[in-house]
Amino acid sequence: MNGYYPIMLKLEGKKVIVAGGGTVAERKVKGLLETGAAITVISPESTSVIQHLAHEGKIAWKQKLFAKSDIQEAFLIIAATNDPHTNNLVKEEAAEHQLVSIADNPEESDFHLPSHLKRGRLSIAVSTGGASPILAKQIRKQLEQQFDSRYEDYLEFLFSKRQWILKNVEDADLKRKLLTAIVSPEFLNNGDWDVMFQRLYEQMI
Ligand SMILES: C[C@@]1(CC(=O)O)C2=NC(=C\c3[nH]c(c(CCC(=O)O)c3CC(=O)O)Cc3[nH]c(c(CC(=O)O)c3CCC(=O)O)/C=C3\N/C(=C\2)[C@@H](CCC(=O)O)[C@]3(C)CC(=O)O)/[C@H]1CCC(=O)O
Ligand SMILES: NC(=O)c1ccc[n+]([C@@H]2O[C@H](COP(=O)([O-])OP(=O)(O)OC[C@H]3O[C@@H](n4cnc5c(N)ncnc54)[C@H](O)[C@@H]3O)[C@@H](O)[C@H]2O)c1
Repeated sequence: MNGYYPIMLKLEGKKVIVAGGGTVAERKVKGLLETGAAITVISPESTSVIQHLAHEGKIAWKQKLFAKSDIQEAFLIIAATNDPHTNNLVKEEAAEHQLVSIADNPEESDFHLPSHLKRGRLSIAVSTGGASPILAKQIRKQLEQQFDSRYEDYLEFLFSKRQWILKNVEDADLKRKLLTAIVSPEFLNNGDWDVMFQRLYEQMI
């Protein structure tokens, strides 16, 4: 079955458990940090980065082997130990409604992590459904070239102008034309977006 449902999860304040504290767990933790989730790592040993994050209070680290009680009330769980038996146990012990990803068992996972490119408000996720994480990474790198760092500010411009247009332009046709016109290579490449918009607006009204 390959009918995955892509979704952008808001994890702020939600309990996330990562079982395992190695290089894979570290990558998953880094990806979770910006979300504002309450992250707890469960592992007898952990990387220096995980230890540092715990020391800074950005995550919690329980220095112990995984136990069923660790996942109580967790919203999302990542099993990333190097012990396949433990990883599968995490899934078995989780309740039906808890979302579990098993680092070495995509078939039994409730979700896969995509390769992720973020430019401010723009988020692009690439998934190969477990076929090839390396291909997902390569595609992400290609997209990084196409959607370069300018997009971060450009998305902020689009966001604020869209708010302005929705509030100030009543005519539905003009609204649509303005919203479409600001999404163009001419706009992106010019850079002086507010001046361009003002000119465009005056031409259209
Ligand atoms: C995209 C990314 C996101 C992230 O993890 O943040 C991600 N893996 C990344 C990298 C990566 N992973 C692996 C390598 C070494 C090469 C290789 O073996 O292929 C590299 C490359 C590298 O590290 O450079 C090994 C690997 N990965 C999985 C297995 C187990 C298996 O398939 O059975 C094994 C073998 C384990 C072993 O060694 O035994 C499984 C999964 N990895 C996934 C996601 C999910 C499917 C995503 C998809 O298919 O699209 C899934 C199903 C589960 C999950 O969600 O974790 C991230 C790139 C981030 C970026 O963009 O930089
Ligand atoms: N999903 C992915 O992207 C991906 C990529 C590469 C590897 N893997 C798989 O991920 C797993 C972890 O790889 P790694 O390189 O991070 O391993 P690692 O050896 O660096 O780390 C393993 C960690 O698991 C902890 N651990 C072991 N038994 C435990 C238990 N019972 N309870 C809690 N913690 C326990 C160890 O203390 C250690 O911190 C492997 O199974 C590997 O095949 C997945």
